[in-house]
Amino acid sequence: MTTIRTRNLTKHFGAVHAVQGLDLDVAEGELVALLGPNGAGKSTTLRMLTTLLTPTSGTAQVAGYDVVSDQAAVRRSIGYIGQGNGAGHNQHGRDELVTQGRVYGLSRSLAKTRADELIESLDLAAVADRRVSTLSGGQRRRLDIAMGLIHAPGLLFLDEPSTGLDPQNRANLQEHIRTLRERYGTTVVLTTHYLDEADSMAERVIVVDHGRVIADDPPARLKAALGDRVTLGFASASEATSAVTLVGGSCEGTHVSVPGDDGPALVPSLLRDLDVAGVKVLSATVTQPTLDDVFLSLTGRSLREGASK
Ligand SMILES: Nc1ncnc2c1ncn2[C@@H]1O[C@H](COP(=O)(O)OP(=O)(O)OP(=O)(O)O)[C@@H](O)[C@H]1O
Repeated sequence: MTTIRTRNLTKHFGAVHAVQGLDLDVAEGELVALLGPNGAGKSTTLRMLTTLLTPTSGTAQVAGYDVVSDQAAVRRSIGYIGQGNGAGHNQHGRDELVTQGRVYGLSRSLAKTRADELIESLDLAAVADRRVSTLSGGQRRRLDIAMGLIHAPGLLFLDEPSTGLDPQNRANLQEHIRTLRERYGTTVVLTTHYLDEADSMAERVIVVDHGRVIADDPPARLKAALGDRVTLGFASASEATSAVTLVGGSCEGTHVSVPGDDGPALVPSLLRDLDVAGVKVLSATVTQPTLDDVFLSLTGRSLREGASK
């Protein structure tokens, strides 16, 4: 069943066309990653879906409710972890979590149980009894995440959840999200700059650039569309040139690059053909495409370059 549906969803800030005609369908239980460089429109999309921003035009339904005419119902149905800090300053971390659970209508005992689970899984034990104002940036980030998860929402929006976390805490967070999905079948929409995170967690990656969707597919399919590349090394440029006439591909100095659907399976046949022709291969490496290569092939720029603009 579709739990998020947008049609021609658009947001302009004056002359800035932040989101341009987004059509998005997310099924219940899916984990979808929005990937794109800074300024692509990811946060704006999330902020419209969570009712924090009103669309300029177009429609969006979340959990069956319209994000403009049914804001309260949308908010009750979702959890949202934005980029800023949500926790107050003077409360202790654990109290803040329990209070947040109570705001969402949990009983005190359930709020406490959930708070304890989150403190454990997000490695907050050492800081749960400290005042929020004394926590480090990464600790506050984890507390914010715990606050967004306390009511175990069926639909969870995470805006760059991993930014500011160290690798261990990124792994903890990913594990927690996996558990949530297994236990509650939670639908998750997240934005990320981490290609590996989108690759390993998301069933579907939606690549956004300049407010438009430029690709929408499972990560494996996006990468498979590009194919692999086998790079062969030779002792001289002339040997590399002869290799190209035998096996195809393109030559750069002493190296030849040959595209193929299945790089590892291609290597033995390339080596055999070149051996038969008496051309000695010094090295062979297989490169499989990353999501950054997908972005590069779609836009002519790297996500990293886009991020620095
Ligand atoms: N409140 C606002 N007023 C004016 N312009 C805005 C506002 N919010 C966002 N923008 C602009 O809209 C565009 C999209 O921004 P958005 O934050 O959605 O991008 P993003 O993909 O989430 O980027 P990032 O990866 O940096 O979070 C940018 O050009 C941004 O400067």
